[in-house]
Amino acid sequence: MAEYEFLKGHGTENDFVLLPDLDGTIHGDLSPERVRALCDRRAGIGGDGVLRVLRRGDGWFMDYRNSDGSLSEMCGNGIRVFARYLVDAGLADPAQPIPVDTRDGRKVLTVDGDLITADMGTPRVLGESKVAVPGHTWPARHVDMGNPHAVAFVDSLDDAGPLLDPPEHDAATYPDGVNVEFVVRRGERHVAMRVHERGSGETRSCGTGACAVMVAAAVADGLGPGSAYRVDVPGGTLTVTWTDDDRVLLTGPAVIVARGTTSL
Ligand SMILES: N[C@H](CCC[C@H](N)C(=O)O)C(=O)O
Repeated sequence: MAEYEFLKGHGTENDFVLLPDLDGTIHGDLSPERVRALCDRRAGIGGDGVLRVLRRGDGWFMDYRNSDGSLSEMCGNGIRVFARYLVDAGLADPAQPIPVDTRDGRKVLTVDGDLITADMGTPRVLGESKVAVPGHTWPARHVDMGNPHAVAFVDSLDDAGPLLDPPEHDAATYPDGVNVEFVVRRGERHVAMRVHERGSGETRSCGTGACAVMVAAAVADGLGPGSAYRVDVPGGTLTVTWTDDDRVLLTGPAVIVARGTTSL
């Protein structure tokens, strides 16, 4: 296997292997096996997922894969790292909005120094089901951010336990699996969360999950569009804004920590 370029980056410690493949001739079908090998934290580079950078028309396509090799529609932390790469590589002007196509349609990124804001589009606030870990069951609000989320409000984040396995959830509600967030209140319009991600396990942060958490908290608080929350994650802090015209903006850091070559 030939050597090829990779970069390593993270957004609030949700970390990714980024693969420039602008004309799509390097990585072919990018098999689940290769994604797992790249994300392996011992035998590989290590990451919660892979961000493959493809040109699409006059713009870009973010080909996101979870660390188990599965596909997802969107990745809120990953798309900020994706935009940081484009700017650092001179492929995008940080003074202009950066459109990026995803499996959940086009998102627009804006860069403000160390912080990048992703317009995540309109949230879908759906029904309630239940999630469970050994010894605990909670009601969970179903919020769709292009990918599925189950948001459970808990007394303590420790109640979620070690989160070594996917929390039990309603397969009929989530036929393709689900990202499960556990949330505690920290103050007015300020929450903290843990997450067990579909396809990656517990991560230090989840951007789409932070958006789902904010929307669920705002609804529970009798708020809605026109509000903003601080969302603390184990890997840092994100700001989520629900705009008056019913879009969710996710603001946070995005850091490239390394670049190199690999033959994985
Ligand atoms: N595991 C998620 C995709 C990555 C989401 C997360 N890393 C984010 O920042 O949004 C899923 O299968 O829907």
